[in-house]
Amino acid sequence: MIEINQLTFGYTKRNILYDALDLQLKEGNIYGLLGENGAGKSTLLMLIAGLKKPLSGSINVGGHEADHGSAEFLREVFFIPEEMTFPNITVSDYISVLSPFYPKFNHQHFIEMITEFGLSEDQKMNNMSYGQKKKVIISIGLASNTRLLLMDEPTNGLDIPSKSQFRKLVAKYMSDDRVFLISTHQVRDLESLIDPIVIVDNGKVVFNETLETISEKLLFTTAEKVEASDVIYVENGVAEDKVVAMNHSGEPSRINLELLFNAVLTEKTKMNQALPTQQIKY
Ligand SMILES: Nc1ncnc2c1ncn2[C@@H]1O[C@H](COP(=O)(O)OP(=O)(O)OP(=O)(O)O)[C@@H](O)[C@H]1O
Repeated sequence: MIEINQLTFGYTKRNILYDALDLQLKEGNIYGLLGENGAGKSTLLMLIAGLKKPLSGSINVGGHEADHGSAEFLREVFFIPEEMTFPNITVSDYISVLSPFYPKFNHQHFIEMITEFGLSEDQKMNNMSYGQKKKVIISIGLASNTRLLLMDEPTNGLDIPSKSQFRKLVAKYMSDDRVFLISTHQVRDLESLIDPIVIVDNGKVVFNETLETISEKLLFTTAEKVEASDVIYVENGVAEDKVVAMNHSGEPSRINLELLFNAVLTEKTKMNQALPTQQIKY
């Protein structure tokens, strides 16, 4: 549904951030977009949202090119940025202005969500805290029913109970015809929600795999529980050494996303061997 082909982009032509990047995202999935600081996660979300123009290559969302800005494209894409500015009006007035752009916007779902987050439509947007504004924009994004919902670090600024409400609402409003792409450093906030996992590094997608495959092919355990020859990546801990190892049994293993992320970026060749279906491109 989202096809990125040979995408090349840099903020300047001399400093290329993405070089011939390919990525496909399919409906019914909540993709987790991971990468180190400066890897280009926010930029990729902005490119897919049509807010930046590629130097070359294409980004196609449901048959519409992202950088053409057609009405058909815009009504199917909602982008929740990390930083937001709002007019000094009530939530209700803001919805009146915004919702006509999203024909499938569900007002009842929106009210349910902000109520769950402890907010009301009568509150002025500018009198809200950062976390409260975030809750409003997340609720708008989910209620918009766009086929593509892009979220940049959505759990930043949310308190602990709100993070679990966020997970619950995202799972509730995901559907077979929607794609959610969520960039995050807070992998623990999104554990058991994001699947597949996409990792960007050095201008490429270096990992794009489902949790099912990861847990079948890899073991996330401690050093003493596996043969040394099966170890792919070791992280020295205070009490014990955590490892990513080959999973020969095929029995699903509980995934540690932080360990996976570090293993992908540190042990490229071994990770490639362990996940042969995975095309890690360098
Ligand atoms: N407006 C801009 N002009 C020039 N360079 C930029 C601009 N915005 C971002 N960059 C650069 O592009 C690169 C990617 O930035 P981006 O914000 O997309 O990364 P990120 O993966 O989202 O980072 P973080 O995890 O720190 O939020 C960085 O090297 C950054 O310095």
